Amino acid sequence: MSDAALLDVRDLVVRYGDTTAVDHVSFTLAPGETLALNGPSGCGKSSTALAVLQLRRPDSGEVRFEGRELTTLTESELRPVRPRMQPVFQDPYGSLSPRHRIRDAVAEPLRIQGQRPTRTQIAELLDRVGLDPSYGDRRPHELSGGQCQRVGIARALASEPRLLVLDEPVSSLDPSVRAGVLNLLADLQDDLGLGYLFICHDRAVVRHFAHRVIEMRDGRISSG
Ligand SMILES: Nc1ncnc2c1ncn2[C@@H]1O[C@H](COP(=O)(O)OP(=O)(O)OP(=O)(O)O)[C@@H](O)[C@H]1O
Repeated sequence: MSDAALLDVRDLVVRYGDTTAVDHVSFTLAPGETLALNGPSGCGKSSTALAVLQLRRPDSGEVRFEGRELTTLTESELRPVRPRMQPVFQDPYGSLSPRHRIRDAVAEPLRIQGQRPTRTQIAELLDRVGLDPSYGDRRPHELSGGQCQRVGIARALASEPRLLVLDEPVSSLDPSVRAGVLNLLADLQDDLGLGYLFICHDRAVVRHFAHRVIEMRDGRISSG
């Protein structure tokens, strides 16, 4: 593997019963790089993402993150690694509890790690994603889809990750809102040097946003 790789995935296999969702997939991702996984519905993009994040343990293969092999780690050994690789999912409302104020949603990942984030920290995170800190008092239904996705990004940033796994992060948003969220992600990458594994079925978005594209089909890489 290249020493410079943030993420080095080798021969990844994910099976659900008789279905091989990911079939010996390999790729690397450098710090500050956006690598897109593109392909039709059911080709294995989300399964790859879940296996990279170790939210679904792969059946075989290697996932090396910041030089450390993750597939052999126990859950407790993974705990300090998880904050450094954060997911952002498609459904911005579904990722947020309707009962919780935005402030608590942003604070939750830090609380899970045993931290007690201050109001200033939360305000800074909201500001970082282009939301006025007053949004901390609101609940998800008082926000638009784009604003909710910004909250999802703020939550992901809270634990100071190096890698964001973005699974169709703008697919449920209106085209006008989409550009704003993609611009935000690009700015954050420039400022923080984040690596993005960007899962998207929309070729136009992928071409515009990603540095490199891997095409997937039937669980395999077909080009890239
Ligand atoms: N939890 C599961 N149980 C059984 N089969 C699954 C499960 N999740 C995914 N699959 C199957 O694995 C294959 C790959 O699915 P996956 O969701 O990874 O593809 P995808 O490219 O992300 O698709 P989409 O764009 O529709 O989300 C599909 O055949 C799917 O039906």
